[in-house]
Amino acid sequence: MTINFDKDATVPAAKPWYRHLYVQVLVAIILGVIVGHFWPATGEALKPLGDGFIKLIKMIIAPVIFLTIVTGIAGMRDLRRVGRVALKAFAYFLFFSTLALIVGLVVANVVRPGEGLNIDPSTLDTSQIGDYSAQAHDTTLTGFLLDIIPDTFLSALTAGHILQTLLASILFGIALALVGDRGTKILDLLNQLSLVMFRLVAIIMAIAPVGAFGAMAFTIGKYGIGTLANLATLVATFYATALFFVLVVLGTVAKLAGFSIFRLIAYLKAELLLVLGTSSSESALPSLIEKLERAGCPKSIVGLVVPTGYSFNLDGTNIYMTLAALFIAQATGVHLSLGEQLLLLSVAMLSSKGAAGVTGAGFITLAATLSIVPSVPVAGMALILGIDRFMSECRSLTNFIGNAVATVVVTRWENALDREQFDAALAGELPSVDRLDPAEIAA
Ligand SMILES: O=C(O)C[C@H](O)C(=O)O
Repeated sequence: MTINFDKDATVPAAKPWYRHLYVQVLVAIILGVIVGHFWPATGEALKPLGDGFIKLIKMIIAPVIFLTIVTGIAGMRDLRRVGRVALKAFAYFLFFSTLALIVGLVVANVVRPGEGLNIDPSTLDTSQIGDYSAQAHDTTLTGFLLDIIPDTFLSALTAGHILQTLLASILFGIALALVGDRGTKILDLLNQLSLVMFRLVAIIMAIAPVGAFGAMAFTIGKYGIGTLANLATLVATFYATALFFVLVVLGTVAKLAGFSIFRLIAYLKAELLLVLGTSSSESALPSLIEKLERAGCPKSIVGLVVPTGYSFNLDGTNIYMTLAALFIAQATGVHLSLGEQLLLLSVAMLSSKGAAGVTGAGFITLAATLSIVPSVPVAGMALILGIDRFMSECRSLTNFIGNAVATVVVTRWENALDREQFDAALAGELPSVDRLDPAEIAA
């Protein structure tokens, strides 16, 4: 069964401006900043609103990934194509995530945001860094690979580990495809379940403004805009580099693939605002899957590329890792030779894979990297802990855009993009999946 978008259907009547999700999320973020700034204690107390929303999203991530991948692969039935898409996606991820690490490294060497701070690491309060280092996952290749295999098939759907969910879903999808016609009933059932799940995504997204409001009020209430001033050069350098990466690097890739990054960003504006509010790219993962499908990318490709990209293609996290590591080295007066910088880069290439799209994940990954690279003092991370939430906003936004671009590019590379549907969706002319009448869903 495929979802049949009727391209000739009349465009739904325009909604009043205040009913657009992006307007609601934007207003919520502004209100959150105001509350957090003027009433910090209230702002901090609103944390459960953001946390609750993220929990709701996390609740549906595994079923959304499972259903998208299984129906995508089993519906396609061409297993060679699954392998080809995976290869293309990994080639893309490897190239662009390494490029992001290199961009961070080069910018840190040119701008030198930590120079002149002359900080003695032994004077820093490192009491909280231990918590983060302890959370850092196993960074050996074998440990990483073994970690992708779930304990049980069911735990792959309940443990909240995206790569485990992905592995179980791909295997199940392949098995269902191999069963052929005898599996049609199960495939139909999973397709129906998919519709229910995306309706659930729409229901949860309706309260996204509440989550964004609570998370923003907490961020500003707890950390205060003032904390940014102390490390203004680092923060500004990171934001400018990420902007350069998105507009110039990804913008060029998008252009080569035949689409405009600005139009894609405009299409995903509600999700981007939500990511900004919650500083978690995962908060918009289910919605990204739905929107890319609606924009003419086949489920089989969206289902494979988006969740894998959330672990292997974190452009924002990668730029941050090399930039922040060099900042710490510069601030603490450690000179890193080219060889040491290359060692840092190669460790980061591995440790950044498997980072998560939740707030603070990039900080933990940096802790893991620095604990392996002996030349940069891990204690220096205490310097940037206070501003991490603001760095996290930029990491998550860049990660999110990076994965949206990756999916459309891989789809184009496969010659699988429904161009008419893509243009219509980006122009706001297609009804959303959940608003389709059942009669429009073709068996
Ligand atoms: O959400 C993400 O993609 C990254 C995260 O916000 C982080 O803090 O590293």
